Amino acid sequence: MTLFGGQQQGTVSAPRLQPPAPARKGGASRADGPPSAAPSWARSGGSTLAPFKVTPMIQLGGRDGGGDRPYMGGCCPRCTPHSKKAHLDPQVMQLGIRNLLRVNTMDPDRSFLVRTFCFISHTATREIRQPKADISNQAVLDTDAVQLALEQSVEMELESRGLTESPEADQLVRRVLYARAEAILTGMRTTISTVMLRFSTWALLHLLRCMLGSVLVHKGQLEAVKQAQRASPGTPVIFLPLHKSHLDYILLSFVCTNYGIQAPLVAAGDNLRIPLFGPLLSRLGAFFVKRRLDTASGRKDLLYRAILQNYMEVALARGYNMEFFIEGGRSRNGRPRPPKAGLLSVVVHAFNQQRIDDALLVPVGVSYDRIIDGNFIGEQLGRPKQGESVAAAVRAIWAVLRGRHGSVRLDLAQPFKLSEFLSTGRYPRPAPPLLDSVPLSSSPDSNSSGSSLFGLDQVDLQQRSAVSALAQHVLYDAASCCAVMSTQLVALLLLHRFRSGCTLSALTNAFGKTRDDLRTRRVDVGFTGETGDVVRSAVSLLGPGLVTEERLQMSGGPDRPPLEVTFVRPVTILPNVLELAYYSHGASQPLGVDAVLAASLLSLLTVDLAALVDAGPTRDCEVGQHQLLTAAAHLADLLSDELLLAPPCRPIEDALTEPFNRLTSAEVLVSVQDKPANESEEWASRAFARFRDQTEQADSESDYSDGDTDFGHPANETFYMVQLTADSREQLLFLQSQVAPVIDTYYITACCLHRLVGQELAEQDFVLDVLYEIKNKLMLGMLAYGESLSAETIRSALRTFRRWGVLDSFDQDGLRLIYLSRQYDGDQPLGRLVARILPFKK
Ligand SMILES: CCCCCCCCCCCCCCCC(=O)SCCNC(=O)CCNC(=O)[C@H](O)C(C)(C)COP(=O)(O)OP(=O)(O)OC[C@H]1O[C@@H](n2cnc3c(N)ncnc32)[C@H](O)[C@@H]1OP(=O)(O)O
Repeated sequence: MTLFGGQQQGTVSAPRLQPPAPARKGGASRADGPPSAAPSWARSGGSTLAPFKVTPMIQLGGRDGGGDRPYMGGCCPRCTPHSKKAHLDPQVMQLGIRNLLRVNTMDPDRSFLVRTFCFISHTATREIRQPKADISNQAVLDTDAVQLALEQSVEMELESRGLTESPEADQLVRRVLYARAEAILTGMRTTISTVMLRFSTWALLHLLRCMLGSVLVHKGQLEAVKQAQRASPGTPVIFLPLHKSHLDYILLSFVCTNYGIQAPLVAAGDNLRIPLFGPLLSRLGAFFVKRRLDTASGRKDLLYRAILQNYMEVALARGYNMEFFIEGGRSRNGRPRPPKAGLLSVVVHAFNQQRIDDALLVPVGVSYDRIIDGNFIGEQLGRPKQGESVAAAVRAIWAVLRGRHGSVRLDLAQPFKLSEFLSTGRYPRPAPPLLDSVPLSSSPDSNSSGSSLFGLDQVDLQQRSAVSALAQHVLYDAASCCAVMSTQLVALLLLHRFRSGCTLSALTNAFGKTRDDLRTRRVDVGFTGETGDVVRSAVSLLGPGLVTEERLQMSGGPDRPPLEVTFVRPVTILPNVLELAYYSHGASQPLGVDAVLAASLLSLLTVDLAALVDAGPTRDCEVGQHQLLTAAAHLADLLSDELLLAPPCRPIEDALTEPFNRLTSAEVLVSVQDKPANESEEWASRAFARFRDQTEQADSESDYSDGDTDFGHPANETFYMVQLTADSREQLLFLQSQVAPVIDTYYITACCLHRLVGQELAEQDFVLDVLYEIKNKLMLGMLAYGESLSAETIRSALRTFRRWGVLDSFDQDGLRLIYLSRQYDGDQPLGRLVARILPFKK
């Protein structure tokens, strides 16, 4: 059995995607041969329309489309066991993957007209419905909460102008504020039209085929949503996708209209309300929200909050489905961003106030072979975000239509009931505080809304914590149900296994093994076909800016002609490496906990790994189970604002046991107890003595040590010897190097904190300082990974330090200012913080 790649104890090995290709004569791998035609999935989006029957989706065919692929996205067995049981029909799980762009017209029974106008006929027969009840301005303005907010705003306005005694002023302010309320609502509300949805479905069938190879969905996942809705008629469905591209919402609505699911109203940032596009998006279901609810001075906009909350509540009560992007913006580095819970809190509030009976929550993952709307390299390097404009939008659409973007896979996680999540409430680990939100531990703040956007009641910390946990859970569920795309896997392997390049056949081999490994973890992939073809296609999709290809002549041995091989190399110079890392992050998500454990294990080993290879179980290299798991839990806590490692209901210690067991069953860790009794006792006592010595030595060497990095042993510690083969060593390094760039960024950020001693700085200036420091260190060769240069990761580090109580912040004139908390405002305590990270920096 191979480390992580083969069959695990207690798990059934999933069948291979494809029967293995027949062995070729001559020894040269197919992967090194001349490029063949694109794989089947890449061709499938072509316009080969069969002449007859119109079927919206056809199975990809063979076992790839069938039930032997892992079914991803099952809801949480701890928080929503009932939803899990009720909505997971084994037959539905067997339904296969469909390409929505394939409209099959091969049915000879269809009329000539249907065959000729197959796309029109296809869209005309879709069931596209929206609730009959329109949402008028009056329905929202008349709600008690909006009336209350109006009254409050009038009072505040009069007070601020010192006109409380004047009835004329009162009338005037009232009229002005009422007009403002109407204007807010008119700008916010959707003008969704089923005619426009139908027309767009038709247009998209044409447009998407120009730019994408396929749009893949799991029919079982769509069926699960429909079944859940049938079981609870009238319950709104809330789609909560990860946000990677502007195509996300287009595709989700497109999937819904194609599959007879009511298309949702989508919360769109009001920066998208630009001429031409704004009204179009509104007709397609967008309702516009301010991206920052409150004014730059930090004053609460009560009227706006009340209108947004009540608009959404009225829409939900009238049976509209809804969609919002829980991250609040597109991912900058390919990893999920911290969740924003404002809109989610409205749904929870609507349920708690019995405006709706329940809601079905559906986390959604979207995976792209090639991201279509550009990369965020500029922002990663600290440049400000570009605003939206008509010209930029037209330019982007033009570029998109001309480009090749491979496939997209959309995964809808299993729907779960909000009522069940809130009543089971199994989230013992307090969720990490959300970006920009009130820390959970803070005392009730009179300036904070009670239980949702607009609430004048007492802050309910319990409820805020429930909403935060829900947001964190949804984010984790959506990230866990993302299929891994071929480009992501190739990027991961090139950056972390073959950083200095390899032959195409070596890459193909590793690709196949890692894909099989993912399948044993029940992670599906967004491609199918012969592995060599898939890898070649992925390399070409990534393009020469990210992966270079070279044909090399290699000696074929005595009396043999030279062999021609293709050598591929990742482009690791800046800024290209940031884009390659973006893709690799999509594939590294399922390996996150393993990577943390591998990095912790390597941090505890003091011998050279190369010396361990094939040396058999060696007594020079033992670790204690508790010691290793404690170190890994520390590292997981450090990185938990950047990496999604476990849902909020699952203690990290529990999540770490799976990768630990993988290490033991692959015999990388061999229990000392498995040795003959007398031998194992001797080993255990020697190992314990050695680690005690090491720890004492480390303590005496470090001025900073405050015990945080002493991953010591309990009395009943179980010891393991580390035993490596070339393969398992490679695998450990592969995993460790996935977190190494993040650890480097955290480390440098911690080192730069001394600049805050005795002063506050604008967060964005501090981030620029750290970027500058990292750039210098990279130029001097003191850091190994260009990917460490990431503004997003620096911000994650700052969030972690805020969570640990090292930093604090406040907003002033639209700027966030950061400063050191009292107990860390000095070089000594900051040194201790650095020492907490240092052991993991290899
Ligand atoms: C057929 C084919 C068709 C195809 C064609 C379809 C096209 C169809 C339409 C296109 C559509 C485009 C779509 C674009 C995609 C975007 O534009 S993405 C950007 C817009 N969307 C989002 O941001 C959604 C998620 N964001 C949120 O929920 C944010 O919270 C908000 C509401 C935007 C506000 O953000 P913020 O001002 O930064 O404030 P935040 O710290 O989040 O908190 C605000 C309040 O929320 C509440 N809150 C926050 N956390 C909590 C909590 N844990 N518990 C309770 N309350 C909480 C509190 O009241 C808080 O205020 P305080 O009491 O703290 O003062």
